[in-house]
Amino acid sequence: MKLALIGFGQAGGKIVDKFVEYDRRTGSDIVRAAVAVNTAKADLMGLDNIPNDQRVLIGQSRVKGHGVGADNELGAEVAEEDIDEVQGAIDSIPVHEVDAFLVIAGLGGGTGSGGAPVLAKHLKRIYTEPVYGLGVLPGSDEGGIYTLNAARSFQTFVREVDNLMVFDNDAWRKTGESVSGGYDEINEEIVKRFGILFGAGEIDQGQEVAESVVDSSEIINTLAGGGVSTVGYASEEVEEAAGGGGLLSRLTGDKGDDDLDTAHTTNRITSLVRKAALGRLTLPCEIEGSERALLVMAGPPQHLNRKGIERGRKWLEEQTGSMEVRGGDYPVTGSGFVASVILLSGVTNVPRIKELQQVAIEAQENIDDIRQESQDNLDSLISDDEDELESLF
Ligand SMILES: Nc1nc2c(ncn2[C@@H]2O[C@H](COP(=O)(O)OP(=O)(O)OP(=O)(O)O)[C@@H](O)[C@H]2O)c(=O)[nH]1
Repeated sequence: MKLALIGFGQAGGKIVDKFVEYDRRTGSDIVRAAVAVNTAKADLMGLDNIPNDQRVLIGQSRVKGHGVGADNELGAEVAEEDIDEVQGAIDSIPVHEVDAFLVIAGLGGGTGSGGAPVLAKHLKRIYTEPVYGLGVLPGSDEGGIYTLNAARSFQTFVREVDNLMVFDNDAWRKTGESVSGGYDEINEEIVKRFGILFGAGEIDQGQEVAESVVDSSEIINTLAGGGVSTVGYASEEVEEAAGGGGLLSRLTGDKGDDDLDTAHTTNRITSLVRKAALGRLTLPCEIEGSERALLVMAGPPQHLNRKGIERGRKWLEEQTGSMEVRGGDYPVTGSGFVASVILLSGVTNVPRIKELQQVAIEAQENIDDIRQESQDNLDSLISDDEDELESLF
């Protein structure tokens, strides 16, 4: 499906930038427009693939291009004050060619954390297209203020979007390595998962004679109803015979060079579905109780089959307990791998969010205590013991 991507803050901008690069490299054709919004000039200048006129610097009168320093209340204020400048960039997007907006931000900082929910609210008021969010949670080693920012932003962002897809940096931190060291790899992972998911809805029926191609309406319906979503992924390399599985061999039933064992193909698909659902999700959670799910099997057409996808879909139904599990293929000739991407929408059993909120509440209390204590300390420093001195005015 065709997306208008808007990255808010540094993380959001970098992820959108990578999305554009992925789109060009793979020919997925999902990025109809890409905008980056920031309060920090240097962050905008560091982007490679977003056109200059689609990079919007906001809050200049307040922070002079230096960022809001992890103050997400200020991030939200500045976004509200300068929403017209953001709208100016969006005005150049042919919205009638767009299936949905996707607003991307790291929730732990200031600009994206505060600004993304403000922008989502604004877009929803103006456009009829769905507005989705992709929110990145901070690593638990980033400290209390980041956790507090993320918990408050998460709550607000979910309310303002049609669906909030979440990626948890903490779950993707390599042991012994700080999360900031691995952002590039993490961003690749984000773009790969969401690129395949949204790319699936971009294949024209008949293009690859697919048996049951995922349509963009299936993605939209899975995300409809709101709430929080997570995405699973698993892949396996496959051999692809030159020209195998093309239109002619499909129509004639001639398997040609690629005399693929159907049982093997089916088993591979069902095993990839399990791996994707039970492996590392973008937001780790219990999959049981998910409201809706969508299974996308991507890969060379001769390695996809309806039986495998149907089995995988049934298995997902059992595991989630949901009656709304959709599934289909995303034929990609020459990819060299078969991948399973699972979108679980409306997840509610998410221990990570509860933990994040708990840490945020503690951080909030600590901050209040520290503020009170330092105010008391300052008072006792500047006033004399017997209160004999008078201030000038
Ligand atoms: N996945 C991912 N997360 C990032 C990246 N950069 C930052 N983050 C995360 O996003 C959070 C917010 O950071 P930024 O996006 O730099 O903050 P900002 O929105 O620009 O806000 P300020 O810098 O405070 O003005 C951090 O706490 C990190 O958890 C990135 O490239 N990839």
